[in-house]
Amino acid sequence: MNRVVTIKDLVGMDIRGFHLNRLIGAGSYGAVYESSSGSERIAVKASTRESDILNEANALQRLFYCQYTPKYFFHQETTTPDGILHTIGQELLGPDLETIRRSVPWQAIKRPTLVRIAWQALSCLEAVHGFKLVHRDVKLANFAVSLPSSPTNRVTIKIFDFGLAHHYMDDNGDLIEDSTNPDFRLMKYCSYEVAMGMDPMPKDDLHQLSFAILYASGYNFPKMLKSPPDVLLEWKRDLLRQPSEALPPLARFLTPWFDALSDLNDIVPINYPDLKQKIQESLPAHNASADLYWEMVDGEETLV
Ligand SMILES: Nc1ncnc2c1ncn2[C@@H]1O[C@H](COP(=O)(O)OP(=O)(O)OP(=O)(O)O)[C@@H](O)[C@H]1O
Repeated sequence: MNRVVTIKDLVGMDIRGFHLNRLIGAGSYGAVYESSSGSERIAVKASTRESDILNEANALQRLFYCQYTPKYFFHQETTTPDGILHTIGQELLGPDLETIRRSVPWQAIKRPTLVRIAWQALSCLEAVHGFKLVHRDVKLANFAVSLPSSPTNRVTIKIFDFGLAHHYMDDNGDLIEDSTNPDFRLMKYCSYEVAMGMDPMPKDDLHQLSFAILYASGYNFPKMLKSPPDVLLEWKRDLLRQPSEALPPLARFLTPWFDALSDLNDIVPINYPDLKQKIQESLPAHNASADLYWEMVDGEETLV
C-alpha cells in the first residue's frame, strides 16, 4: 500500500474489496469516500480517531434495521506506515441538507419543501430515539437525501454522523451515563438546556433540529452563533419561552411546531405524532407528509 499522507488522501486505496474513487468531503474527524466494488457503490468513512469511529460503528450496527439511517456494512482497521486507519463502510447517500440549502436561491428552502424536510427529519430522530440512541450532533449538515430511486426520483431524508451518539437507556429503562463525559456546552449549536449544563437527551436533539430548520428557512443562524455567549443563550431561551415573538418573521409560520417543542421535557415521553401534526398545522395548505423528489428545476437538480 502507498504511504498514507492524510485521511483526505486515500483515493485509489482498496478497503474490503471496495475501491475508494472520490473524496466526498471531510469533517472534524473523518473523510468520506464514494467507493465501489463492481456495480455496488457505498460510502467509506475513514478516520484515525479510534474512539469516535468505534462509537459510530456501534451506533450504526444498533440501527441496522432502521430505514432512516445509512445501512452499516463493515468496520475495518488497516495498519499503515502512519498508524492504524479506521474505516466504516456504509450506505452511500446523496447531498446533505446544508449543501442543498446553499444551492437554492437566497439560500432559503421554500416552505412546502421545508415542512416535508422537518417532518422526515423528525421521523429520523423518532427512529433513532426508538433504538435508545441520542444523536447529540443534530445539524443540517448531518442529514442527507437518499440516492434517488427510479423511476420517480423519490428520495427520503436520512440522518448520519453518529460519532457523538450515545446509547442512553438500557432495556430496563434505566439511564446509561456516558463515561467519556464530553462537555456539550462547547458545541455552540447545542440546545438551551445543554448550554445550561444538562446532559443531552432526546428532546435536545429535537431542539437542535428546530435550529437546523430555522437555518434552512433562510435565517442567518451562523451569525447568531457568533453572538456573545449571553446573547446566544438568551435567544435560545426566548425561542422556548415565547416562540411566536422570538421566531424570525420568515419562520414565524412554524409557531405551532415551536410551541409544541417548548413543552418538551425529559420526563414525559415525546409524542412524535403530535409534533408532526404541529408541523402540518404550521403550513395547512401543503401536505407535510408528502414525499420528496430530486428533480431538475430551472436546469439545476434540487429537492422538491
Ligand atoms: N454515507 C454517506 N454517503 C454520502 N456522503 C456522506 C456520507 N456520510 C457523510 N457524507 C458526506 O461526507 C462529508 C463528511 O462527512 P462527515 O460526517 O465526516 O463530516 P461533517 O458532518 O462535516 O463532520 P463533522 O460534523 O464531524 O465536522 C460530508 O459532506 C457528508 O455530507
